[in-house]
Amino acid sequence: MLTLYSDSHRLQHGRSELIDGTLKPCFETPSRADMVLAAVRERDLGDVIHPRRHGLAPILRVHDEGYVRFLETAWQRWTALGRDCDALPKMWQIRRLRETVPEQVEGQLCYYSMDCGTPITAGTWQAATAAADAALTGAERLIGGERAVFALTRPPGHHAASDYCGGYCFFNNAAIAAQALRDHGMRRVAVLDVDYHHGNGTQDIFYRRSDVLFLSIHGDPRTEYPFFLGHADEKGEDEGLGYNFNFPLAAGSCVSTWFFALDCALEQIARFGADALVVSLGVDTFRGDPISRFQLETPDFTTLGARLAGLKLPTLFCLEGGYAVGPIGDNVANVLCGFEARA
Ligand SMILES: NCCCNCCCCCC(O)(O)C(F)(F)F
Ligand SMILES: [Zn+2]
Repeated sequence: MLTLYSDSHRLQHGRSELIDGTLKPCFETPSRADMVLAAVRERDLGDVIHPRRHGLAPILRVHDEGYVRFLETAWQRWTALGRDCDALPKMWQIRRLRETVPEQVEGQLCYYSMDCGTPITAGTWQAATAAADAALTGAERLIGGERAVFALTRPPGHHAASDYCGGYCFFNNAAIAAQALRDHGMRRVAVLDVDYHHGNGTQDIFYRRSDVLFLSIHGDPRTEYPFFLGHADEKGEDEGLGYNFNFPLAAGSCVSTWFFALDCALEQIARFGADALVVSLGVDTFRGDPISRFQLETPDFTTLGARLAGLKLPTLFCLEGGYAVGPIGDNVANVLCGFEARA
């Protein structure tokens, strides 16, 4: 299996995020990608290549132009205020406040952010565009006939909606890839999100569409981040009604419960008649994950890969979360090797 990887991910390295009332070092660190890359190489999964540059057009097929321009200029405008700390919002446009876009960068940072855990830094733009290029190059390879490709995307993407960043995400790599697959002839694309956290951004992007099926297995938003999307009754709207499936599971759910939800999701993908599958591959479902509460063990990720191969679809894996840095390489590589063994 081919891996797309850019060293530019290293340019995204926030200093801190607000967790449980205090600023703590970011969990989403460059070392995560280093460990995954090392495991991919150690397991001899296949070639590792640098993504092709795709420019902004395919990103703008998913993301709002005002948001993209904000991301492109935020750091320069932030430092022009005399600041050199990470750019983090200090409030949100909450219920019944005006939904107008502020002119100044500080207000726009609040308008275009979902949380205060997603610092914009000097290298964010370059890192985020490189991650999108990895996903797009992966989609391009599927269009060209590859059966399966791994985009080692960092920063992750599934919390980013068309016009906001959050949850360590800036560009929705999986959604950008799914749209590119649609733009290059795949009639029906399924996006399966197996990260511990609900892919609110991906759901939001495709919620009113029937050409992209979105499914997510995640910690129940009644207690788990991102709290405000991901309930089972969210089934799509308008054209998209019936093309959105959420499988919220109680924190602490056992492995068999998780795999039962996976089998339900795979059944829906088969019924949809997908031409391609994009997997938002987060491995924070791991029992040892520091910020998540599922119970998968490292061998379970091999089982996950094998189950996904059973769909017999051209498949693009986009890396999302996973914060147990020691085991992350094995957990991700197990999915990919489990897939290959059954493909
Ligand atoms: N007490 C827990 C605080 C949680 N704070 C934010 C969690 C963000 C999760 C990000 C992710 O893992 O979903 C992604 F895949 F996007 F990286
Ligand atoms: Zn996650």
